[in-house]
This record gives sequence, C-alpha cells and structure tokens, in this order.
Amino acid sequence: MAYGPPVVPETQRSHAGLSRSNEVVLRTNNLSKQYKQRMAVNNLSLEIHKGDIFGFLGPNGAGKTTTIRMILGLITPTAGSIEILGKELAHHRSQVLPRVGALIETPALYLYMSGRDNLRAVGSVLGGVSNKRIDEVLELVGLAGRQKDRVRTYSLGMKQRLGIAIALLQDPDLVILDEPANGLDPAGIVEMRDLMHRLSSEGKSVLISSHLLTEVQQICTRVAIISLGSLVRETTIENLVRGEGEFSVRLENAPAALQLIQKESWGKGAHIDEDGALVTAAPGGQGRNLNLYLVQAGLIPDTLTPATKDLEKIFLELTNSGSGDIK
Ligand SMILES: Nc1ncnc2c1ncn2[C@@H]1O[C@H](COP(=O)(O)OP(=O)(O)OP(=O)(O)O)[C@@H](O)[C@H]1O
Repeated sequence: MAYGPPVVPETQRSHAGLSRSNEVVLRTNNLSKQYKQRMAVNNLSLEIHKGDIFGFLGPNGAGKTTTIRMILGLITPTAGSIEILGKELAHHRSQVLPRVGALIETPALYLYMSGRDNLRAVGSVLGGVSNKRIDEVLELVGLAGRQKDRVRTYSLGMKQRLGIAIALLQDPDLVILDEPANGLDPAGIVEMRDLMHRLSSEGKSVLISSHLLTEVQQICTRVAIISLGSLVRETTIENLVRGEGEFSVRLENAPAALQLIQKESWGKGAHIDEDGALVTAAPGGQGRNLNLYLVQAGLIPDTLTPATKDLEKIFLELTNSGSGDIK
C-alpha cells in the first residue's frame, strides 16, 4: 500500500554536526491510520533520540496531528506500533504516557486565575505536583516573574509558554508541541525558540509539528517531512539545504565564467541563479580547485561558498499536494 517518493536515509548527525545520543525516546514502526478510504498516516517509521529537537513537517492534511494523537494514545493505529522509551505504548500505556508531555493547539487555561494557580489546578488533577516543581517549570518557561498575574493579562506567547509549563509538570522525557509558534509575533517566536533550546539542554526530547519551514529551520536539529501520510525525508536541516556538491560563486563577470565553465566536463550543469550567483560543481569536487580555476582564467571570485537550496522550494518539491485517498 506504500506510495509516494522513497525515504532517503541519511547520516545520524545533528544540526551542529555532533553525533546524536543513541538513546531512542520515541520510535514509530510502520505506523498507519486509515479512515475509510483515506490513509491519514501511511507506514510511518520515525526515531527520536534523547535531546533531539525534532521537526515534524508537512502541509495541511499531511497526517501530523493524526500521528501525534496516536503517539499520545488518543486514537488507535490501524497498523504498526509505537515505542516510548523502549516500551510498546499498546502494552504499557499507564507506564509510558506520563513520560510524554504535550501541547496540542491552544492550551485550555483558566483566564481568571494566575499562571501559578493554573499549574496548581492541573497539578492536583494529576494527583499533586510539588511547589518546587511548579517553581522549576515557571522558571524554565520564563514566567516566574509573572506567575501571580491573571492569565487574562498574558500575551499569546506567554499563554503558549504556560501551556508548555503544564506539559512539563510531570517532568516528561518527551515533549510534543503541535504548531507551537502559530499566531505568535516575532518576539514570541524568539522566546519559544529559546525555550526549545533550554528544554533540549535539560535532556528533554522535543517533537514540534509545524508547517512553518523557516521556523523549524532555526529550532530543530532534525526534521521529518511527511506528505499524504507518508515519510518523504528524514534528515538534518543541514543536509536538507545542502546542494549536491555545488558551489555558489559571486563574481563580477558571472556570464563569462559560466560560458567558460560549461565547456568543462565537470561544469555542464552550471547556471546562474535568480540572485545572479554562479552555481556550479567544482573540479574534483573541491571548492579550492574551482577558486584556482577561476583565478587562473582572470575571473576573481568575491565569495565562494557551498551552494544551499531554498528550503521552501525543497518543501514544495517533496510535498506535492494531493488528497491521500486510496486509489
Ligand atoms: N477523524 C477523522 N476522520 C476522517 N478523516 C480524518 C480524521 N482525522 C483526520 N482525517 C484526515 O486525515 C488526513 C490527515 O489529517 P491531519 O489532521 O492528521 O493532518 P495535519 O498534517 O495535522 O494537518 P494540519 O496541518 O491541517 O493540522 C486529512 O486528510 C484529514 O482530513
């Protein structure tokens, strides 16, 4: 039943180029969810490691929320399985679900109560959470200074962060956030980004679903892109944007350089991009050889950098739209 572009396996390196932790916090194995004639999620296999800030990307209707609802045990998969901290969700619900904190869409908050009282109220439903833990989560989400104010007076970003504080009350290993930056202004987005990094440095793993590619680009160490319920790519942002061994050269006479390079066996694919930069492979794949080649031809590069691709373009290429109906 699998359809769509193949998954491209890539190296297990993080955004910063560091090796990832080997500890798998969440694994989905061939996870599928079918609604009548529609495959909302199709054979999805994902792995999230400790400390990952994992972007779960896809256009509207791609299957992100359905996947998250399965991970949270809110709906049952049609096929496949979910492992959280090495235990199958289907058989260890009560053990593993407390290890996961989630914020799905806008948080349900008591607007007439203070931030702290909201945390207390949820804490008592959870069976009691210590004052110390409430202090910790308020500090972590940057609301310690506003904890006594009524939530009614909070900005949208502060409400979102209070929602995350609620998700953190039980000190989960995995935090799942569905579109956390939705509706936030630029300052709110920066605060959210800082919070994600703080969570990761606390050893938490974060799964963020989003259709805002540029947002995910700045926050996430890894991304999985889904389209029509299927995984089309799982990789680092670095690998996603890296051109295939090409270089982008800015120089005064780009058309002359292009003409010259296109005569070379390695330069057949050279072109000038929409910003006027020369994009080309290099002799022997080495940037310094390209530099030398151009200099010897009297064409001095101002800059020469590995070419990157436009993220939005990649996203659109990978997620060509469709209905997801079973044909
Ligand atoms: N309860 C349901 N019954 C029938 N179809 C459903 C149900 N829930 C989701 N779907 C369908 O499954 C597909 C995936 O939906 P889902 O909400 O998971 O996508 P999404 O990636 O989260 O989209 P968005 O970004 O718009 O929230 C869609 O085609 C949707 O219409």
